[in-house]
Amino acid sequence: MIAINNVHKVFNKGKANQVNAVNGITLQIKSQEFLVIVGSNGSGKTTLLNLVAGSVMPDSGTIVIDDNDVTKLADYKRSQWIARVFQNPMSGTASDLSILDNFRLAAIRTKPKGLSIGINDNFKREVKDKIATLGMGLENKIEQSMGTLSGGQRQALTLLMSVIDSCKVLLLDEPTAALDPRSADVVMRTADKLISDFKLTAILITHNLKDAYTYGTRIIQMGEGLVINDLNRQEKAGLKQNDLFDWFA
Ligand SMILES: Nc1ncnc2c1ncn2[C@@H]1O[C@H](COP(=O)(O)OP(=O)(O)OP(=O)(O)O)[C@@H](O)[C@H]1O
Repeated sequence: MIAINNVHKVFNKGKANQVNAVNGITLQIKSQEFLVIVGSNGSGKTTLLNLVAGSVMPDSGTIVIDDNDVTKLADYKRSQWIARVFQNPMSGTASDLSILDNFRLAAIRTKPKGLSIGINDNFKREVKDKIATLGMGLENKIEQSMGTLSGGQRQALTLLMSVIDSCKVLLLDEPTAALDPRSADVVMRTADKLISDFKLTAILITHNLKDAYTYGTRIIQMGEGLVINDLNRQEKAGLKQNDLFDWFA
């Protein structure tokens, strides 16, 4: 469970360009909940995700993950619980390394320093089997460098790499914004399947009306650094796509 308790984040405090990006948000996200966040540009969505990830520190309030107060922990120390996928398909993987080497790096991400992993045939077979579940035929290309793949292929692999490392929380910040509609569809379906297969708690920021409607077990709308609407699974299921349109304004 993620508990965000009365969290504030102000940028440029005391200056003419001060922004109250997150304005005292209290939010509890249950284990295995898939929360979708929508809202207009500048409403504080990414700042809230950054606060959960630890790449931005709050001015006040606390953040607790599974009973661990992580408020003061740096992002790399939170990586035992949290994996993150960004908008840009290039940011989650190393272009010059092969698919297999990227999976090796992912496998040791949260392991003690000096541990060697992924150098035997077993590991290779496991990676191939996991990649095959994506249904993209990439299991036959594991020696190919990541940089030669399409954005959609990279995002799908990034998702897979994020979740195989026993993380509990998956943060998705507009993961399909840079993709064509077909690739975006594949990546969102992959994310949804992995979230359910790996029993993850997930948070998705999206500007895509259809994705906000289709995915997730709860949806919130943010405005001016606050949560201004919050629908649970039943309420979300009762929505029509058109009802959500105004939530993006
Ligand atoms: N590092 C920063 N320094 C100064 N201001 C910032 C910083 N990060 C965010 N902001 C400001 O905080 C406010 C909230 O930004 P944030 O990126 O969280 O919004 P958002 O809802 O994710 O927007 P978008 O939908 O456009 O991505 C904006 O006014 C933004 O300009």
